[in-house]
Amino acid sequence: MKTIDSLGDLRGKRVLVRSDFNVPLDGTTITDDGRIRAALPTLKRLTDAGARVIVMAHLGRPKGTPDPQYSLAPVAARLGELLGQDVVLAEDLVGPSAKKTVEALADGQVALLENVRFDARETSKADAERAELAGELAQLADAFVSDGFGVVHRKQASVYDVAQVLPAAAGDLVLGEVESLSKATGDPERPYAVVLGGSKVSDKLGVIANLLTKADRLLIGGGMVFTFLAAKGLSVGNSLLEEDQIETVKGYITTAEENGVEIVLPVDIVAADSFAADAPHQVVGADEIPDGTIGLDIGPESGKLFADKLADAKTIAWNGPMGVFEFEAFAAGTKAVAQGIIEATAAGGFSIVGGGDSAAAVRALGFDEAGFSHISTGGGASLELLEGKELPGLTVLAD
Ligand SMILES: Nc1ncnc2c1ncn2[C@@H]1O[C@H](COP(=O)(O)OP(=O)(O)O)[C@@H](O)[C@H]1O
Ligand SMILES: O=C(OP(=O)(O)O)[C@H](O)COP(=O)(O)O
Repeated sequence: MKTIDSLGDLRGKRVLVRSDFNVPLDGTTITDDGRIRAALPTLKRLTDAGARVIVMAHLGRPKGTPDPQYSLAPVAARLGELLGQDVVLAEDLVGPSAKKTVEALADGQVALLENVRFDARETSKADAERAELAGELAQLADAFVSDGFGVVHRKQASVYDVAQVLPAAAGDLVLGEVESLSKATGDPERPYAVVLGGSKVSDKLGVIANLLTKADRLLIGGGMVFTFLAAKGLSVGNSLLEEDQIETVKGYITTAEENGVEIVLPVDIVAADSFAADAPHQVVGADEIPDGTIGLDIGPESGKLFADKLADAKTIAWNGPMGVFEFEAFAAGTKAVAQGIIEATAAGGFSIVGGGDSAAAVRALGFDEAGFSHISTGGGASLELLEGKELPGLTVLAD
């Protein structure tokens, strides 16, 4: 991949950087700033080189129109604190405020553009629409640095199309992530266990087809569980369910049997009366989730089972919390898996934790990050890399 060095002398140059600042928020408070910290080395390198740095990023999944709850204002404030300089937030992406903000930048200063997903062209499936936005972004800058590893699996204007119209390079975070993850992409040491959870169920179900040809064990937790249980004919109450994926999941279960891949499902579930921190809840068998309840964590027996299935693994990839760890009552499953992975790593295994929320969970639950071999800032991105896919945001940076 092209590196920042290939961009030549950057003093006085306007450098557009794509970062992944999709951080967890409680209102306007950032509850984990790991992704902002991970962006600092590249940003400091650029400011030290005298570049005028224009950062763009997304937050959440707004619907292609400005939505104050997804403003990057909290990120601009935190980034400024971490960089030790004011970071001005433009009020738009490519409009008058962005242009004015970029014009006002001095060498070594950093500005942030407002959420790229406030513009519907960013995520458009139509190439021409994304290219149009990329053209407008390109007018703001002289070069492009792609450093949002968590979004390199997205064929979006600020990730993919803009790299085709400006001199482009991979930032240090992207290069470091690809290097660390490459240890598990080629010929992973076996047993190879993949743990999947979280709430982006439809996105992440997609990676399973490929993983069934690579992994030895697939442990399913989090919101993923219920589509699997439904595929086995069980009822899941009001839990997260991708009804249109049930047939696909039945196919995965058959393929897993054919390929000798073990799919490990929870045997018990913490079922709650509502989605709330203080919701009344009970541990039930995975085959007896009461009508009207929501499964918000895997149960204690499942935590033990999962840790057991991880104990002898030599390669482990984990993406997605096992439950709603943000609420203490539903964090035990995630703790059990994190602990199991730490022990397998200490016993000589290679472990990768990927994803904004998974990495945040490791920190929030008090685990030592050094207990894992690599903590990736990307969940979907690291999984797609591990399944052997070509990621558009990386191929576009090829030398
Ligand atoms: N059973 C569940 N029901 C609903 N949400 C869940 C469940 N288990 C986990 N989650 C949620 O999944 C979210 C993280 O999902 P995701 O974005 O896919 O992970 P990551 O950011 O690590 O890739 C967390 O906020 C967590 O609360
Ligand atoms: O949080 C992210 O991905 P992750 O949850 O897979 O780690 C990235 O910022 C990508 O966000 P998206 O999945 O809305 O494109």
